[in-house]
Amino acid sequence: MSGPRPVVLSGPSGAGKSTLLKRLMKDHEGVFGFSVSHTTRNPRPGEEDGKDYHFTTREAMQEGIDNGEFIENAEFSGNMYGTSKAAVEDVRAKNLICILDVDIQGVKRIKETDLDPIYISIQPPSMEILEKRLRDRQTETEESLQKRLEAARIDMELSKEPGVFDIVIINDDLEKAYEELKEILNEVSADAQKL
Ligand SMILES: Nc1ncnc2c1ncn2[C@@H]1O[C@H](COP(=O)(O)OP(=O)(O)OP(=O)(O)O)[C@@H](O)[C@H]1O
Ligand SMILES: Nc1nc2c(ncn2[C@@H]2O[C@H](COP(=O)(O)O)[C@@H](O)[C@H]2O)c(=O)[nH]1
Repeated sequence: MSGPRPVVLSGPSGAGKSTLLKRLMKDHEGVFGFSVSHTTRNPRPGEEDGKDYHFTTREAMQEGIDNGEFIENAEFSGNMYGTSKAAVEDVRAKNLICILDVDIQGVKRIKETDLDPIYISIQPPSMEILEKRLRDRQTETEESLQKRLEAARIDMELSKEPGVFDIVIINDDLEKAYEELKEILNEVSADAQKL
């Protein structure tokens, strides 16, 4: 694929990916573009179809997967998630640096493609803090919260493996984590301008 290298943001649910991403997109309008994933989960209050996600059904999403429309897809906490080829192409057509927010399964699948992104993991300072953030967010049932915490334990182990991520950011103090992310992405966007 041509154009600037995309950026994959991953990390446990509740680590702070969306918080950091939304701020980044707002502060750097016209530089980064979000790859809008598909999901079968229900929208949360305030989430917009086509902006936060393409909210869809299992049947429609499976049909798209079977038709080869997805770069990657995964089952997470009882729902399907996936990155369509169109989601990435839409961002690239606007000449923006494409940012993808995917779980660890998505990271592994993207590594099998020719997308060649920079892989950044956003990690919480501890499981206890992660659980508190997820509970305080009030978006999960007890069942989905437990599934997310189980997935987080796996994610936190895998993210320590050498070579999985280019950069790991611990999101303890939000300001510090944001500065760290900005610094890394400034390098990416400076490289992109040289292209
Ligand atoms: N550094 C931080 N300190 C305290 N709270 C934080 C911090 N970063 C994020 N939060 C809060 O933690 C919660 C989870 O953050 P966020 O929704 O951004 O996580 P996420 O990684 O995008 O999760 P998911 O993968 O489930 O979408 C939010 O309520 C957010 O406001
Ligand atoms: N493999 C993929 N994972 C994705 C995608 N879009 C989001 N995600 C990940 O799902 C979980 C849960 O997200 P939530 O919005 O329900 O809290 C989180 O870890 C995301 O990173 C995708 O297209 N592919």
